[in-house]
Amino acid sequence: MREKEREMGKNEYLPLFETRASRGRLLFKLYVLTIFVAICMILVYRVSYLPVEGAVEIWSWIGMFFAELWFSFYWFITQLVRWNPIYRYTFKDRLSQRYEKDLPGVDIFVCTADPEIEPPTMVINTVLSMMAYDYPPEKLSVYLSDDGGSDLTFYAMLEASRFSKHWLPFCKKLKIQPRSPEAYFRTALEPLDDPNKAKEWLFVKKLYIDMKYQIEATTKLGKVPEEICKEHKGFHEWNFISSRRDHQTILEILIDGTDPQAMDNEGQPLPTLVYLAREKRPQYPHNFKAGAMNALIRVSSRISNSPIILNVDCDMYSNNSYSVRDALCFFMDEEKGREIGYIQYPQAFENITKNDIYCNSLNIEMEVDFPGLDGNGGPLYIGTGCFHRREALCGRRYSNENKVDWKEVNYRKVKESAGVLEEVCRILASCTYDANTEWGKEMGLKYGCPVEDVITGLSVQCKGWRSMYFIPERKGFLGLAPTTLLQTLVQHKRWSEGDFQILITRHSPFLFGHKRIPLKLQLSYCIYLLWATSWFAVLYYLVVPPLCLLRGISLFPKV
Ligand SMILES: O=c1ccn([C@@H]2O[C@H](COP(=O)(O)OP(=O)(O)O[C@H]3O[C@H](CO)[C@@H](O)[C@H](O)[C@H]3O)[C@@H](O)[C@H]2O)c(=O)[nH]1
Ligand SMILES: [Mn+2]
Repeated sequence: MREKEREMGKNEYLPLFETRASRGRLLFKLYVLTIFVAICMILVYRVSYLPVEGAVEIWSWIGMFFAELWFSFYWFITQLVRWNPIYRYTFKDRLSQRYEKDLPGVDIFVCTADPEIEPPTMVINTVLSMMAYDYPPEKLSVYLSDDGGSDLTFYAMLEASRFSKHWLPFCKKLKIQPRSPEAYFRTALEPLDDPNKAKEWLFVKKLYIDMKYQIEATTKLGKVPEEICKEHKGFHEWNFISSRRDHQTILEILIDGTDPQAMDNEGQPLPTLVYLAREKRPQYPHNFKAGAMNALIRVSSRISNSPIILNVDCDMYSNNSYSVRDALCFFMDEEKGREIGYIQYPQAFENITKNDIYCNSLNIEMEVDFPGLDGNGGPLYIGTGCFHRREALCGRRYSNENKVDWKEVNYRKVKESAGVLEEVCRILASCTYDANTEWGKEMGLKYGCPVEDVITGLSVQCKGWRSMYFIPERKGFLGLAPTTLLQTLVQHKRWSEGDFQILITRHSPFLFGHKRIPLKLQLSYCIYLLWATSWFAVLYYLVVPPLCLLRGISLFPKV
């Protein structure tokens, strides 16, 4: 109401995004109420019909009671999360009208770790889809962190940097979606209406297929041929490398966006493109993805230092070229934007099998739980498809005093040439740089937790920042989910372990978050943090009732 009045009265504040509560909640709440009554009745039944004789009978009955008590508690947490979901909508046209000239720089971090599990062709498809965002290219910088330290990945990146000169103008001219060449050409049909267009289409497609073939052949070979190595000085670095766990920093600015000669084949500027394999030594902990991300934060702070950072896994390409603009509608909103620390997008997958037997699609989490978490105070940070405010990720506390002047933050302080920058940045990515500093503790992503993302997001929220969840109409990012039982188990073991670790350490939402985030958000976190602890109740319920059935002991009411 107040907002409406202001809008009409002064006609100056039109928000860049709006929030709507989900409709039809009354029905849902009534439904929850009926389940609540049923649960109470089960518990009453357990207490009032406790068997009087037979130790096995009594103890199995008591076990059932505790398992059901646990399930009831978990059910309560789940309903709390789902009680008031909210949805966000953006106004990109208003963003362009007001800020087109002052749009801030955006740094995009892509992480990869193993050229065998994460093939170079997949990695560069993700990178290309990020470079092709519908956004002023001179304001985009894409960084690839290669923890695999692989010359195959480096070679693929070099090829991608060349191909991007054709790919980017092609995407923009034909306004295509998605902008991962592999995903696009897999389904797209040649445009038949205009022969010129068709010619270009076929040309770019052939370029892509040739590049893909070359990269795949090299990957199969396992090493980059001599004659290709001569093409770029970067390959020399691999002359000194014996193992992927023991090597110096390799940093190459493949495209320097500030260089006036870095142009696509239509004379438009290109985004900056950086390859980084941080230094690794066996005697120093590398801290997995968190270590990689922190090295990227430091290196990018010297090269582009954009106030907004997007982080994706290398198996998650951009499926929607407007995601950056959508995210900025939140950060740049004059009224509510200042307090936003990060914007999380849903994780969606393109390789879900028909029956999804291992339940990897995460649909319930992404479509039901996360809008609810947003309503309760802010979604978790889940490692990919997330836009961060650099200062929040670097550990700064929220303060409403200093307003951001987007013109000011756009000013690039660095004027060094690419060569000088590469030298300086090598030190920032060295394996000793973090030691005895706040990196991994108060700054950047936190070390020592298998789910570095969740614990980092919680810490950002505890420092006063708000997080928001945004489901765009067209999916923002598409990735690969585990496909085998083994992969699924490994992933779930890591998630459960990491989440449980957060619960019982001093970083738990109840200790760390006490008085810093709302109580309902602290409780909402438990929907995931308590995942592992359900094992007892679940196992009990699976094993004991069938055994009792065999012995003729009845645990349920007779009908
Ligand atoms: O030492 C490492 C290990 C992993 N990664 C990268 O981290 C990402 C995620 O690793 P992955 O093994 O694929 O884990 P998932 O279980 O698929 O990842 C989910 O869960 C992780 C932990 O919560 C999050 O970090 C991820 O973003 C999220 O997609 C990938 O891009 C890896 O290349 C590194 O950069 N360095
Ligand atoms: Mn993954």
